[in-house]
Amino acid sequence: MNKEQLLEKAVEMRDNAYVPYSKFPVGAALLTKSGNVYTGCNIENAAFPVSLCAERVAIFKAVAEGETDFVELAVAADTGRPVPPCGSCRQVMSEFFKPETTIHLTNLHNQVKTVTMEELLPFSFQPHDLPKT
Ligand SMILES: O=c1ccn([C@H]2C[C@H](O)[C@@H](CO)O2)c(=O)[nH]1
Ligand SMILES: [Zn+2]
Repeated sequence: MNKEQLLEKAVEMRDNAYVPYSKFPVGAALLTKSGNVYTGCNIENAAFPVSLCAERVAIFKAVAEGETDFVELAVAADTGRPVPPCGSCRQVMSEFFKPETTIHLTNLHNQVKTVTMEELLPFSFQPHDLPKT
């Protein structure tokens, strides 16, 4: 699966978004080292704060299936610039992605911005920052 295919999957996944409140569908597609792709869309809830972003749905689906070795992530939304992931998703990505892992951000105008994990969330809180028990 190449970058364009991964981006296309992210765009397609917007169709599955459950967004009755924001009406802002987001799609994500995550490629693992083993070659599998885990997709995600945002899923909202009447209790607004428990809604989940597309990026975290894709990552959590993969982790739940026992996959934690990720190659790249694509995210798509109908934004004026390539969609910037929220801070919570950046933190979750930083738990699993390497600093050099690439994240492709796009919109519906074929604009693509590719950033590394380190660029997306520099100086991130990491497991090794926790005190040793
Ligand atoms: O990168 C992003 C930004 C926002 N959202 C979702 C959260 C909420 O459902 C809606 C509006 O913020 O979009 C994502 O899924 N990913
Ligand atoms: Zn998010």
